[in-house]
Amino acid sequence: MLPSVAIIGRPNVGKSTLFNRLVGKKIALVDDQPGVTRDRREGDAKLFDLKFRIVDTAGYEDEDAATLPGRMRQQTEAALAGAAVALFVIDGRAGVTPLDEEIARWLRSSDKPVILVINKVEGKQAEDTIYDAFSLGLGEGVAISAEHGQGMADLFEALMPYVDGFEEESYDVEAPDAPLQLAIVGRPNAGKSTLINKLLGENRLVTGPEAGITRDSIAIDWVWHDPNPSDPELADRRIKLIDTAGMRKRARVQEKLEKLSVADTRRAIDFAEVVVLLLDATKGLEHQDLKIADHVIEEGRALIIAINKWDVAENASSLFNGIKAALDEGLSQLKGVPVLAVSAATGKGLDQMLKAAFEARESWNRRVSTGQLNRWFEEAVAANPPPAPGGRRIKLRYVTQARNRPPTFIVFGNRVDQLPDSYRRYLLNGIRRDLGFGAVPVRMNFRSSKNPFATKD
Ligand SMILES: Nc1nc2c(ncn2[C@@H]2O[C@H](COP(=O)(O)OP(=O)(O)OP(=O)(O)O)[C@@H](O)[C@H]2O)c(=O)[nH]1
Ligand SMILES: Nc1nc2c(ncn2[C@@H]2O[C@H](COP(=O)(O)OP(=O)(O)OP(=O)(O)O)[C@@H](O)[C@H]2O)c(=O)[nH]1
Repeated sequence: MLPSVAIIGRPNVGKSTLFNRLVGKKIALVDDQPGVTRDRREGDAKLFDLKFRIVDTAGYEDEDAATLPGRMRQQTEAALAGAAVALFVIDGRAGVTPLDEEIARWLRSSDKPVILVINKVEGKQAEDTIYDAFSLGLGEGVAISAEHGQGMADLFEALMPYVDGFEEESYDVEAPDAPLQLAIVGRPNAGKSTLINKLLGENRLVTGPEAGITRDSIAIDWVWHDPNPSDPELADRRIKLIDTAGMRKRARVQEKLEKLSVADTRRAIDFAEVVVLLLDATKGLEHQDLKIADHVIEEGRALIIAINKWDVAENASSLFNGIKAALDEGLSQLKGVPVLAVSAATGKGLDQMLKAAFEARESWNRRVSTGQLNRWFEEAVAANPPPAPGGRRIKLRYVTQARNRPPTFIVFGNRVDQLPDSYRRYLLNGIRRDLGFGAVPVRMNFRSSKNPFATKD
């Protein structure tokens, strides 16, 4: 019998949409009107290679506000009874509501494991909810967009311990010797297959290809020997190379390729810690490259740009500088991203590329103590105080690192909504430059709050 997973949540948070995505068929009705899900619905769900039974609770239509919580509670209890784990869904756009808080209380008092799921996070508006959701007492939460299929790798990781039969190799992902989850992406013909063959061909320690992360997305485990390690203990470094379309294209029908490769690229990025974006030196930087780079940063992965086919590049140094300048003019988060020249054909630059990838992961994993962070912050604010719109100075009081992977900070102050973007960038760039975050995208949130420990205004 398949393990069962219950989807719990108040009306209109996107339970049916998530159900549909996991079951893969449009059998649940989805509507903008709260309460359109008529019945408790069950289906066989698949998330990558995890298989489980999913139960969507709902059917609260025509419910008046006074009786809704009571009815929901009954339903929730029925669904929970047979479930291995509950997915408690809240709406990232709407924020944490009193009913969410009430449901969280029931769930905390039941002895079922609960995974908090923050849905509708594809826009920026949901960021506040991700932090506010800590107050539900259910841990960090998995941010997803059920409608757009984002965050499914994170959901997979959260569900796996409860619904998966097989033993996954376990290690501390933040340890320096943990395998690096690396994806190599780029436009068709950039040289991905050639690069991967070169990397693996020179490393006889390949243990794959094997179904690592999922059946659909293959990870190749191998070991890179760092010829010049900073720490001799870290000379042989494990890498999980996450498959993209390029590795399997030979088996596929050509016309399907374009579509597949976009989805595969996205999935590879989803599973990666560090993404190498391969450019083609004979083509320069194209719009599609910037789109991929933008997506990598949006997803919070560390990015490295490698200009391939360097062996045949004409006018190499002006090409290199041109690409660097174009990146600097693009997304501000692309400033400082490592740009390297490589040749997949000759192998030139590949060791440096992998070294940069490990360094990027180190920054991506990095946590800075609140003390160190605030010493830096006081200096940064003193050196360049925030503006005083309408004669009243915006006060910034305190900064804390909310999480790593990717590094994410919260700045507390008053009237932070009036803080100009240029000032936000000043702080963001300062953190990256001064506190060892170097090349990785860093996220920064601004909250109005007198008390740094209060999460609400
Ligand atoms: N922007 C955005 N909208 C979403 C997302 N997921 C669901 N929605 C929308 O939210 C609305 C409600 O989704 P449903 O899946 O019907 O919500 P539900 O929780 O099943 O609602 P009930 O049936 O009332 O319990 C629909 O308009 C969906 O299109 C998402 O990830 N992003
Ligand atoms: N001169 C030179 N040619 C290269 C290099 N890397 C790849 N190529 C050539 O570029 C072409 C495309 O390389 P592939 O490795 O197939 O490119 P890909 O990115 O995997 O392509 P898709 O699978 O279609 O996305 C082939 O003709 C390669 O021989 C390089 O470093 N130097």
